[in-house]
Amino acid sequence: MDGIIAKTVLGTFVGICTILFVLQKVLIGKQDPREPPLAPTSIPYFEHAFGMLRQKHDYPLSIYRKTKSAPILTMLMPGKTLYIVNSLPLIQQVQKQYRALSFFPVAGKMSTLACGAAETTREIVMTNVHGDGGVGSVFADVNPMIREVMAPGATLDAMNKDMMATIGRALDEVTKGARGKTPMKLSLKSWIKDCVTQATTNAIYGPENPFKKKSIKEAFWEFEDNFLSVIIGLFPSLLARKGLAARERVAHSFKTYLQNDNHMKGSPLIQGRHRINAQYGIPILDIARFEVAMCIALLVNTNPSMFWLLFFIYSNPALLNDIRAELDPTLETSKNVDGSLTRLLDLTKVKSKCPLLASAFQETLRHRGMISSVRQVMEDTILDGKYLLKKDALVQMPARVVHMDAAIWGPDVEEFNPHRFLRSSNMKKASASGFRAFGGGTMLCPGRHFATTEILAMVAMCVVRFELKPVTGKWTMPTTRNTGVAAAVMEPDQEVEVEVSLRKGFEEGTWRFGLSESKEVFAFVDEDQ
Ligand code: HEM
Repeated sequence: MDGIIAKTVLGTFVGICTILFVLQKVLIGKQDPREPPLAPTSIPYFEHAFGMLRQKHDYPLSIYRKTKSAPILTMLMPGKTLYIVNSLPLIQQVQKQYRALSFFPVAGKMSTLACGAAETTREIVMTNVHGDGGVGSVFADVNPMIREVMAPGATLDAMNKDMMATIGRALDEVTKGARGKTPMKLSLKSWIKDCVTQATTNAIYGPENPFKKKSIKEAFWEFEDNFLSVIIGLFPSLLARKGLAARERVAHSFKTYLQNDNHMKGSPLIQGRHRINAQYGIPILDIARFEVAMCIALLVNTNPSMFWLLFFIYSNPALLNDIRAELDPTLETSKNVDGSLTRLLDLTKVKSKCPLLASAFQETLRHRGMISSVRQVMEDTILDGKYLLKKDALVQMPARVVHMDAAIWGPDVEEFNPHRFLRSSNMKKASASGFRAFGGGTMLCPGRHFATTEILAMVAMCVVRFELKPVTGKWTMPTTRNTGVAAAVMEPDQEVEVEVSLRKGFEEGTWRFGLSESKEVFAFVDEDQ
């Protein structure tokens, strides 16, 4: 009996999908032969939507492999056509046509939806997104401002120094714990999340940072955990209640922060964002809501990137030794008048003298990065002289397909190879444009220098000061099935409990960060080479 019911339900479902598929093709418009070929599907119409939900970042890769490396595909989804761009040269073409294939309408819709901005605010944000006719607009003004203040120079230095001060304090707490009589234990994933959240938001929001309150930090991560239900918006009071309540708590704490002019004690980033949003008439509660959305960009990717890099280094004793051999000579140790030691780790030296650490970081982002950049087709567009992309469709560029392409990275593409990006390696040339973890073109991540400094500061300090051992006796790689939809880097599902002890020969002394040559950057992407 159960079998008959199951077969009937399945049959009805397949029937509905087929009818919808036919209706879409007949009523809404036939596939133009110049459009990219259809992605293979056995249950038309809904299979891709389910695939995306179930397999997430691995779905485009599985389709790519099924089609034996199709450079571009059309995916018909309920209510939307998606063009999936797999080949690197085509991705570069998409990046060049950044007005016809635009990020801003997607970002505007997503950020206003995610943060719950009022309809009137949505209209302001979505008006003239490219700032045509010399008139200016929220996006056209905010975007270059962010790029300016996050570029190497004095403003970035100040933020980096604030961020490193918070990291330094968190690590001193660990040292204190490790000097105690009982072994010091840390939940690695949660501890990193806490450090990154505090260090990043202190640097951006200044002394009155709302995230100094534990309840706000927790509310933000609760919002991020429930992000999908918030943006889907289906039966919100039932399915998105937790996420919406958490978002409101964070938004209202930002509202109080802004009303009290506390942003004037914060970084140029928050000052600039407040100034431009207010100038276009966005009400204060919605400016506060936009900060909740901004915190997604600020926090969601740095956090797992730092986790994975620490995981990959500590779970590989040879790599740990080799990276220590690079880092130790950069340490400056001085004796104070009272005989105590001060140890200085200068990030500028780390940047120029630790290629293996830099390569391991870049490989971490290649291996764990899974951004699927989305663009909206603003007008019928011909890509690469042959593919028609129809107005209103969406274009997706899944980084994971490029990052897992053996033609670019070689036969060990699936492996984590910390040496892959060393200058001596043959990979160097292919890697610059094939490395998509920070996106590319006009939408290249403006936070990459800040995030890189934060991750490498934390990881380098840990590596020179601490031994980390998993309490289970074995490093077990967490799965990543629950990675959130807002993430560009896979998030670990399981906690990793570690025991921390002080590294032999480095038990004594007070530790400091240094950062002298601000213009020196880690050049991982084409644009920074
Ligand atoms: C490891 C950490 C990070 C990773 C992997 C990362 C990755 C990315 C990627 C892939 C994009 C391009 C999105 C697309 O093409 O659709 C992007 C854009 C962006 N990122 Fe990051 N990001 C990181 C950290 C940060 C930080 C710390 C900030 C803080 C300022 C930031 C701010 C932004 C912004 C504002 C954009 C949008 C670009 C625009 O509007 O022009 N990111 N990021």
